[in-house]
Amino acid sequence: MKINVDGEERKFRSVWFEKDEVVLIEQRNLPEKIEFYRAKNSDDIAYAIKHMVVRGAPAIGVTAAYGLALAKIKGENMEEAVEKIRKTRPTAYDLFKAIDFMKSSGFDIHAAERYSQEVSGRCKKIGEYGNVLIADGSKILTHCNAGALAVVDWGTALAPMRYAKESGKNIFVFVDETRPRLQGAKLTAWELEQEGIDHAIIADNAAGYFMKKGDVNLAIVGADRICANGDFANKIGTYEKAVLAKENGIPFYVAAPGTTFDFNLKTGDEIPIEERDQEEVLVVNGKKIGPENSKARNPAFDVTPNRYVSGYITEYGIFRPDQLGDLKRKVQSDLFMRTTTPTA
Ligand SMILES: CSC[C@H]1O[C@H](OP(=O)(O)O)[C@H](O)[C@@H]1O
Repeated sequence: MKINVDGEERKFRSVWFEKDEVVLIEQRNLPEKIEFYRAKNSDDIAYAIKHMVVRGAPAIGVTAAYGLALAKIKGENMEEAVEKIRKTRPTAYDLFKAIDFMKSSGFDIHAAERYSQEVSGRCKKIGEYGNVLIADGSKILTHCNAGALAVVDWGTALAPMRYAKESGKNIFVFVDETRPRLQGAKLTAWELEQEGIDHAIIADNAAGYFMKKGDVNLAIVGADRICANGDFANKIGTYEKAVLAKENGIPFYVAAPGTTFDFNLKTGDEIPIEERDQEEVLVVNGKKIGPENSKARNPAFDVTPNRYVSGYITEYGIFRPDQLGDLKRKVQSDLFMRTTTPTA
């Protein structure tokens, strides 16, 4: 995938370091406009993560890594910069993994570049491994955006689909619109269109209809935090899609790099779930829906128990829930992963 940056065509990246700025694709304006947010300090970085200029667990981690390197270059108080970024969003584990990787690397820009390259390369492996799950003619359901915009270039859930397309398979993707922020309709659909991958945006409430009809034969989603037992947090609405997939005998896979696994947590009950501003639910395209005095609740994620998961597609291979002990051993013997064990 390519993007045009200031008139120059470049290989797609959701975030990069340029001169003394961290450059982010302004994801809130997609698909209408491809614009760029140029962060000049840790305040700009914290704003971008909190307000979802950049979103998606691994992309948040890479942004935090570059943001801390930028803060160091700008001579900021690093304790303050770390705390500012740490408290932006509580659920995605990659954020805390990246912060601790940068702390252990002295906030050096080369460490941030390495972190970004590692995440990108690992997600390419996810594509390679996940491709075996996809047949010619597969009809795949996905939720939210776990694509290049949510990582750096390959994506997680979308990586196997990219690999399948590149290996000549004809696939079709059902894209849950993913209320309230519509990451599916706006971001996943945009990525699939750029790649010429056939797809249809569906209302979140229509996924069960298509699964029951037999129109879906595989589901692949991303994750924000996966626990030691395989329970995982992902965008709100994932849980009900997983239950419906099991009900209809559809294989349901979670794609994520090792940086998303939090082996400190035994079960999903321990995952902190971000609740966002009610306006995200109440206002659509700038217009308030519902009665003037109605309130809204807006949990950004839900937790899916491991019993609904067929397998986890990672850079180490595909693991069933009962094989996560093997995965844990691989992650913990991986030098890049052993840098530190984040504390959040
Ligand atoms: C590849 S991680 C993508 C993951 O992050 C999204 O959440 P948000 O858009 O709020 O950052 C969603 O849960 C995706 O599955």
